[in-house]
Amino acid sequence: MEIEKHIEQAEKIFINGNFDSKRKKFIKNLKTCDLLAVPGSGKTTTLIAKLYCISQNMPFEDGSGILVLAHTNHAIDEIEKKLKKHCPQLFEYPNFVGTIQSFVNRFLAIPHFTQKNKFKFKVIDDFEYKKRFDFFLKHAKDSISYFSKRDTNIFYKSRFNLDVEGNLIICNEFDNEEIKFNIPQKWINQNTEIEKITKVLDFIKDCKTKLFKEGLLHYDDCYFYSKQYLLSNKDTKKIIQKRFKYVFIDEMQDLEEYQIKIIDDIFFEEDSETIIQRIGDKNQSIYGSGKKVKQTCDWRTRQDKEPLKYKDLNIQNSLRLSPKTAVLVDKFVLERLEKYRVVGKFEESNLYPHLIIINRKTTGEQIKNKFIDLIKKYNLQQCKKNIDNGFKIVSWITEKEDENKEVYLKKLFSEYSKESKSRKEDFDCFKKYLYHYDKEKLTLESIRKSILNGFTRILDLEGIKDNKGKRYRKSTLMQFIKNQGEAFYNDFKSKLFSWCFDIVIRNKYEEVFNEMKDFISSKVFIGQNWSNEENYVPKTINQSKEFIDSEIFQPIEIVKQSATEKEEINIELASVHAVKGQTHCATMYIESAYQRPLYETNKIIKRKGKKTSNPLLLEEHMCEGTYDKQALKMMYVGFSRPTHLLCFVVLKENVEDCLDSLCHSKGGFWEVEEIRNN
Ligand SMILES: Nc1ncnc2c1ncn2[C@@H]1O[C@H](COP(=O)(O)OP(=O)(O)OP(=O)(O)O)[C@@H](O)[C@H]1O
Repeated sequence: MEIEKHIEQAEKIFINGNFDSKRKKFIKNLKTCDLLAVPGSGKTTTLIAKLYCISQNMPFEDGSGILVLAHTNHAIDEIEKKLKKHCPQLFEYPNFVGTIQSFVNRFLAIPHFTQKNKFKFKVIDDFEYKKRFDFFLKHAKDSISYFSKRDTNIFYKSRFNLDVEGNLIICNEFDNEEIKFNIPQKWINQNTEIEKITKVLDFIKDCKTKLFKEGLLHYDDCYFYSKQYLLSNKDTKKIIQKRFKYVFIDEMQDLEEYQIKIIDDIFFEEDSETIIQRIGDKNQSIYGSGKKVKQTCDWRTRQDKEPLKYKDLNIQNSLRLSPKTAVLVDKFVLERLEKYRVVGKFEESNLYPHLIIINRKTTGEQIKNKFIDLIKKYNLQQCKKNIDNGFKIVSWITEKEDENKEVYLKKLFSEYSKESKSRKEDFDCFKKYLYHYDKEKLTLESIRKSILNGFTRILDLEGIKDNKGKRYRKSTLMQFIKNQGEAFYNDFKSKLFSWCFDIVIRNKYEEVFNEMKDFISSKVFIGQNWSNEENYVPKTINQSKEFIDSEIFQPIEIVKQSATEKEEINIELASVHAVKGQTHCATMYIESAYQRPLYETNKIIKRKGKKTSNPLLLEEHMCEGTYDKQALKMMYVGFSRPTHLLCFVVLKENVEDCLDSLCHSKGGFWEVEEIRNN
């Protein structure tokens, strides 16, 4: 394979500079290995450049392809956004670029489920799953309801799994290594009779079986099906190995144990020829279920497991962080592996991190104004990096179920919740679907969803139903398109991608709108045999004509926005989770209340006997408890986003004791500013 000769072109396209020798070495490396690197070291950028070089060698002579996986849709969108226009072949058969979940669904769970049960299924998320279980519980016998009130989680968290002998069991901790059904301690303490517990288990099994029969699978159930598939079809592994000669996994730190295991089960075998490269940063593993952040990272590197056979690669210098920001970020490293140090190589900023002191009366507006003042003070709105990267205010906790007196993003900025709540899925004319997607998400995912919602609305208005007589949804629409064959499906996906791209990146709303109108009225859309009718006569647009053509919506809002945007500084609000992997020009991190101790500073500033440790004072952390470690990782991710300016907003009461020593003019490392009440 020729890699080297394409690197120069990749440099021109992706970094407008040169890769140093370490990064070049990784690009050229085609052996199974793991790469661990600090935030902003260019993990994703280097991987993208590598994929570009590899894809210049496609198609491979043996007909195989490459598999590119990541944990989140955000990461996949990012890869697609940067690469698809330069090497569309990478997104076509025999290659596959997607999340681990989509890979597992597509190559293992769906084939197995449909083969076994002869009908299609839908993967559902936690929210819908809980809704279904709520329904079952509402109609359950009193004895079951009694237990459900004592420990609700056990009902929602149950999954089907296989025990070591391959028998179907129920467990409430989805984990491939250890299969358990943990009876809540309080049931045991209260001497609950075993028959009662068995009844609860039977009830759960019953509900899950009902869900299966309806074709509804929880995300995790797909892994169970995949395991079953691999066990019962020995050839499957070999076929998948042959199809994918190279596997690349980005964001490796966020994978769960069972996800890591299934990939290794398939590809990492003695006689497998597949090359697997896994890339990540263990200290950035902030995913868990819901708001929870995993305490430890499940990823054990090849070197961890087989030090004599494998050597992990690592990169310590961050091309995003300035030396000052990097010094601080380095103190938030939870797990300091050998040689792991965050070193800032971005030389265009020399600003100290800013500590913004607030009190319980400080308003969101005051905080935002302070941020804008600082951006203007340092002239960051003129900074060329800002064009791509922008300014963001982030927080760990964005919303709380019960309004309370503590600090979190929505409380400070009501527009944060207003925006997400007012996000509608249905509009009265097609054009609105193109303009009113969720712009908070900087990926193509929300515009994609919005366009698909617009399409299903058209089918609905035309009275077109799916083969079960139901209104088309995004998923059934995509399934229908997939059923029309690989070429048709790929063509549709590629159209969809370029529409999304042209809207989000190029703001070509009207061009895309006109192109889509032609598409909708053509035989490849409305002319399809949507309801699988015999003697089908292709339809034309009829009932939805007005909806599609309607000009009742004039996008004044957007035009107005872009005119004023030039003068005003646009600040986006987001959760720390949502900005993982991003690069900003300036980031303002606001501490927020969650668990106890409440705030990030309460969690990470430690006193043990006479010893104290405060990473904000550049002292080594002493975080040992689950919550402290979670906070440290959230701050590590949040603090490592900006190229130029990092602001950390804290409640005065939380740092009062060390306020003086934090200030850089008094030996500390922060530019300290207080927002006082008028
Ligand atoms: N070789 C390079 N030369 C110059 N700039 C680079 C290079 N690689 C990456 N960058 C820039 O550095 C920033 C961070 O890159 P990237 O997002 O790829 O890092 P990362 O290691 O994946 O980050 P994170 O750990 O936060 O996910 C981006 O602005 C990117 O354009």
